[in-house]
Amino acid sequence: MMAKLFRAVIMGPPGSGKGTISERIAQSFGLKHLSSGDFLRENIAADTEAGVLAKTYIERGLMVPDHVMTRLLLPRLEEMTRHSWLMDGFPCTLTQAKALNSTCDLDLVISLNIPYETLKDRLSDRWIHPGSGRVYNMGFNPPRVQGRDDLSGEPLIQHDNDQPEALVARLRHYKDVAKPVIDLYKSKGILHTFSGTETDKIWPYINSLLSTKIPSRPETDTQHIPLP
Ligand SMILES: Nc1ncnc2c1ncn2[C@H]1C[C@H](O)[C@@H](COP(=O)(O)OP(=O)(O)OP(=O)(O)O)O1
Ligand SMILES: Nc1nc2c(ncn2[C@@H]2O[C@H](COP(=O)(O)OP(=O)(O)O)[C@@H](O)[C@H]2O)c(=O)[nH]1
Repeated sequence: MMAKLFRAVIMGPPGSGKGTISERIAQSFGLKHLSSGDFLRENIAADTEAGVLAKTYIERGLMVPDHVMTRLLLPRLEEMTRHSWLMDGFPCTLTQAKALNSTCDLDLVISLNIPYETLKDRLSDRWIHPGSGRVYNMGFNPPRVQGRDDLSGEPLIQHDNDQPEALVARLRHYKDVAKPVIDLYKSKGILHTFSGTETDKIWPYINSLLSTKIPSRPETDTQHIPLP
């Protein structure tokens, strides 16, 4: 018998570790890691109508408008009716949260609360493989070969908007748009907030929370694979 499906969202400011923690959750609990940034990049690469539109915003370091995000993501989620998933990067506005609400019932929302200085240090050292969205940090999880993606060997890049000058504005914007979303999930009783400066210290708390909510790997019914 297939276990109950499980749907979760992870929220947090840029650099809070959403991508890093999502990968750990996906590995440990067998949820599919869905990332709004990855969906956008796929659509841009495939030259879809929404991708072409989204590109004009992303190139300027801007958020993609709500109607483009919902047009892009909701049909993909509707195709996932038989899967458990964890969504990273969506919703990030109240309009997006309401649109998501009309498509599915979320079981849980993880919100990461990380101090500004920590975000600044991490992002100034974040390197990205543009083709896949794989993320490295020269101190925390460096690539095996400096400046190169572990799987493809292709060059890694840094984003201008990860630099401290751009970060203040991005964080202010995140706080403004995320607050009503966080309030909405709090009022639904599904919000869980984790604070700290190190992913490795936050992770055990997230892991044990999810262990109480997902008794076995949802689609395979096998045991959890504990992380090192
Ligand atoms: N839910 C969303 N609404 C609007 N724009 C979005 C959303 N998700 C992603 N974007 C936009 C903002 C970014 O310019 C671009 C890439 O997103 P993403 O890969 O999440 O990288 P990012 O580095 O800007 O965010 P983060 O630092 O939080 O991981 O897409
Ligand atoms: N030093 C350090 N870097 C971290 C930690 N957790 C994540 N990172 C790095 O910080 C950057 C931001 O993490 P990411 O998962 O991309 O965050 P997101 O923007 O919220 O998706 C990446 O370069 C990660 O490798 C940590 O505990 N310590």
